[in-house]
Amino acid sequence: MWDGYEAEWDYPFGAIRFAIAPYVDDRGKMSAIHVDRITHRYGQRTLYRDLSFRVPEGRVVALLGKNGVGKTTLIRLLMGFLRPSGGSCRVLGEDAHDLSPATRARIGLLLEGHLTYDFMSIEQIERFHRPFYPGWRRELYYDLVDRLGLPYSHKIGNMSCGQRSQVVLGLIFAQNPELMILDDYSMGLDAGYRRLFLDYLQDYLNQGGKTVFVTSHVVQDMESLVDEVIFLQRGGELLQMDLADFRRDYRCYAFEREGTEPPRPDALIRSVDTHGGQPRLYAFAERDGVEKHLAEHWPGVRLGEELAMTLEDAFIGLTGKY
Ligand SMILES: Nc1ncnc2c1ncn2[C@@H]1O[C@H](COP(=O)(O)OP(=O)(O)OP(=O)(O)O)[C@@H](O)[C@H]1O
Repeated sequence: MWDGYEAEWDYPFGAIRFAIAPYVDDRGKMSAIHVDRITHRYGQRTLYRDLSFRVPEGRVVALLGKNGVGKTTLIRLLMGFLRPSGGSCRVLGEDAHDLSPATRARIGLLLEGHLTYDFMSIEQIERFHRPFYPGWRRELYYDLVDRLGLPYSHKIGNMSCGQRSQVVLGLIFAQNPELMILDDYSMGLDAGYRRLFLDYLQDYLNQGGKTVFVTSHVVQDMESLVDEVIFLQRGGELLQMDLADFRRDYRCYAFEREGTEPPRPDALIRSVDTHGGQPRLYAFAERDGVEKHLAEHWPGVRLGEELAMTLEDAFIGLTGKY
């Protein structure tokens, strides 16, 4: 729903009334990102059709999906680098394809970890970025890059992949944006730095009112960080849930079968796999419901114990191993 307010501006030729309409969701929260029925094609290939979701302001939302489902493409669409074949995206209230410089300055973007100004040094790149952002926090940048143990004259082009990622993340934290869009922030970072990054991100969030939209292949890192998850499947199927609800409702059960076929995914069984020789099935259902369903549709299949899952287990149980 659009829930804006009206304003009136006086012009020499008379007053004009108009509605200013920020997008809010059903819970009355403003959407920092609103993707509305987008379709995207590369040539003849349709990546997604009528994809819709929202990232409410003040939330941390992870976009998770297997290689090649279109996460980076989605971020390119959000930043207006690509135009969707259909539908629209709005970011901080503006059309993604027509973002003003002022709005871009409110967005901290990490796109596949790459720095374009390789010829600059650690010091030069900070000086270059600083004037674009009114709330620049220089100390945060140097706090992070000091940990590299490199002289400030060291060129970006002569850094390792992980070191470059550290510089880019330092620049984004210094920018102190309202909205962070982080595409695979973990690229090349070692475990210690990833932990450090998460600490910085927590400090950033503690300021309040910040929104983060993040993709990552290190699903486990998301557990302590995010409020909501969006699972994007091949073919564009999308599932968005509060992380707490997903962790509570998505279950994994061992099973055994007596000479019958193994169960296949259906209206209740989300997926079936084998891990360490143990067949397992996954469902958004409690034990009673699954047992009843098996008795009705898959006789001969006997439900075993419910298995504990990490977020990564649950992710694989939802999207499949390959
Ligand atoms: N410019 C392009 N032209 C044609 N196809 C493209 C183009 N860019 C990406 N693709 C294809 O679109 C699909 C989605 O790519 P994208 O990079 O968005 O995936 P991803 O989910 O970010 O993957 P990963 O997790 O591996 O980074 C892939 O199959 C990719 O090969």
